[in-house]
Order: sequence, then C-alpha cells, then structure tokens
Amino acid sequence: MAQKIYIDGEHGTTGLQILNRLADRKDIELLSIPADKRKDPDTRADFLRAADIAILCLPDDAAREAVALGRDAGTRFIDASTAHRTAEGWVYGFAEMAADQAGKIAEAQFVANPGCWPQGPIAGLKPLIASGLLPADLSISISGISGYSGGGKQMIADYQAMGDDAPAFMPYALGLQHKHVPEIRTYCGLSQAPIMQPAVGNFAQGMLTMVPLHLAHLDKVPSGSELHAALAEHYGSLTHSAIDVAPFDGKERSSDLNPQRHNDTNRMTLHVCANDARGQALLLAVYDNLGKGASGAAVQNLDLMIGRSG
Ligand SMILES: NC(=O)C1=CN([C@@H]2O[C@H](COP(=O)(O)OP(=O)(O)OC[C@H]3O[C@@H](n4cnc5c(N)ncnc54)[C@H](OP(=O)(O)O)[C@@H]3O)[C@@H](O)[C@H]2O)C=CC1
Ligand SMILES: CC(=O)N[C@@H](CCC(=O)OP(=O)(O)O)C(=O)O
Repeated sequence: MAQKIYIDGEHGTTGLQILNRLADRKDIELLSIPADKRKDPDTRADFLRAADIAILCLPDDAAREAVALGRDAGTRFIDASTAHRTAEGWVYGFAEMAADQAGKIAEAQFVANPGCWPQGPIAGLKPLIASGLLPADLSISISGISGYSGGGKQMIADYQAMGDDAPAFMPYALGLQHKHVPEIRTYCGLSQAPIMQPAVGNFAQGMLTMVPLHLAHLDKVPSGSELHAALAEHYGSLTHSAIDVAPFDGKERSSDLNPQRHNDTNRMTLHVCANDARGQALLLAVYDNLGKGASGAAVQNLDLMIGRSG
C-alpha cells in the first residue's frame, strides 16, 4: 500500500521543493493540508497523525510542536529544521557520512535532516577523522558562500527587493555562534567547536563550503593525495551515494567550483587541494543548499525509510 506522506510547511521554500520532487511519484500518497488551515493546530494534528511519514519544513518551534502532535500515533518524522539535529533519539539524516548510516535512517522513527552548511564540512572531515588521518582535536575553521534562498522566504524577498543593489558577498554570523556549529562538532567527533563563518551571495541557490587545514604540526602529516584517497575510498565503497570526489590533479576550474553547479540536483562534489611542502590542505564541497542541502536530502531519507533504493 502507498505510504502516506504529509509535508508540514509545504508552502515554504524547502516544503515547495520537496513537493516538486515528489509530485510525480506513484508509490506514495501525498496528504495536503488546505492552505487556510496550514497553521491551525487541530487540523495539523489530524494530518500529522494520519501520515505514515511527516516531513517538517518549519521553524524550530513549530517543528517541535509537530512532533508533539504526531509522535504517539506512531508517525515517523523527517525534520528539516535545526530543532532535533543533535537530540537524543533522533538519527542524523546524512546517509553517506558513515557506512552504517543509511541503515540507521531506514529503521528510524525520528530522522533529523542535516543543515545545509554542515553537510559539506562533515562530508570532508568525518571520513578523514574516522580513518585517523586527521586528529579529532584539530582546530577547524569553515567558510563558504550560500545562495540567499538559504534564508527562506524572508531573505528571498529581501534580496529580490534589493536587486542589483544587493551585496555580492555578505559575511554573517559574525558573533561566531552559528546555529550549525553543534551538529558539525557532534558528527565529525571534534573535541573543540569549529569556527563557522558563512557568507551569503547575490544569487538564489547553490553553495560552496571551504575547510582549510593546517597540518604541519601533526606527528604524522597526511599528504593531499592521502586525504584524497581516503575520501575516494569512503564514498566509492557506499552502495548509494549522492557524493563524488573530484580527481586530485590540482586542475580545479571555475566551472567546477561554481556554487550553482549542482542546482536542482541532489549531488555534491568534494575537492581536495593541497600544498604538501607547507603541510596545508583545503577541503571544498559544491552542492545545492536546497538540493542535497535540504529537500534532496529529505527525499533521499524518505526513500531509505520506505525501502525505495537508489
Ligand atoms: N532554505 C534552506 O536552504 C534550508 C532550510 N532548512 C530548514 O527548513 C525549515 C524551513 O525553512 P524554509 O523553507 O527556508 O523557510 P520558509 O520561511 O521559506 O518556510 C517556512 C514555512 O513554515 C510555515 N510555518 C511557519 N510557522 C508555522 C506553523 N506554526 N505551522 C505551520 N506552518 C508554519 C510558513 O508559513 P507562512 O508562509 O504562512 O509563514 C512557511 O511556509 C527551517 O527550519 C530551515 O532551518 C534546512 C535546510 C536548508
Ligand atoms: C543564507 C542563510 O541565511 N542560511 C541559513 C542556513 C539555512 C537554514 O535555514 O539552515 P538549516 O540548513 O540548518 O535549516 C543560515 O545560515 O542560518
């Protein structure tokens, strides 16, 4: 029987993207709340309890409320918000981050969809720390650029109103308290909080994350090709992966690193750059903040939870 799927927040940026990705699917039944009732708790409770799986595309407080409304009915959840990413009892919905993660997602009642920013840094760092090439106590700084759709409906409206007057590159989270720090630290297994210094660009969609690495002080300094080989082995060993690792040839072109390169897909490409003589390396990730960064990952998790492969 077709699984009943309810998207709470289907009119928002992430919800609409998920709806579009699921629109032609015959193997699921989409439950859709009337627009004028979308914030009515009683109506939402009915939909949340009728669904086999509810996908939450809401602000954090509304996501917590949705779980409280539906959990005792046995509804399974995929939460795209930040509310449950490091919460007890929730499985982190980043299928490629470890060999056994897809299996955990498939079995879970509660899946926290990862944040858009964390996925690139975690994709680069976690396998390298797990393999012992990088130590867990390494000092990590993360930067990059996101399209303005990362800020949801309000930021989209703000940028569209500014048009060509919008800044091409705008650093933010300058208090160094970005909301994604806890999940990056937790899932990479870092012993100290990374610095997360994001920026938003004057384009709607797409993302590039950068993690520069100082390695010269390590007892055993990994070369760029060793870092690359470990990532290629990890992602090459997975049965299903939306992540590929670019060749380690120092020939990255601007088209490869265009943040918009993977827009409207669920793909991510990792790049390793290095200066071995200085013991320095750089991990780059290119993906769509609304694709692999949000709705693509949510659909990937949904497919794992309903047993639909690849
Ligand atoms: N945009 C992105 O790149 C990413 C976003 N996310 C996360 O996904 C979630 C949604 O973000 P995004 O789609 O960008 O945000 P939007 O602001 O675009 O959409 C949020 C939606 O939630 C609805 N909503 C708000 N409060 C309630 C409520 N109490 N009950 C029911 N519906 C409600 C809003 O309705 P209304 O329109 O009427 O206000 C709106 O449609 C956030 O938690 C965000 O952190 C995750 C990864 C990336
Ligand atoms: C450009 C921009 O503002 N991006 C948002 C991240 C997008 C988002 O909503 O975060 P999640 O992926 O965790 O849900 C921010 O940095 O707060």
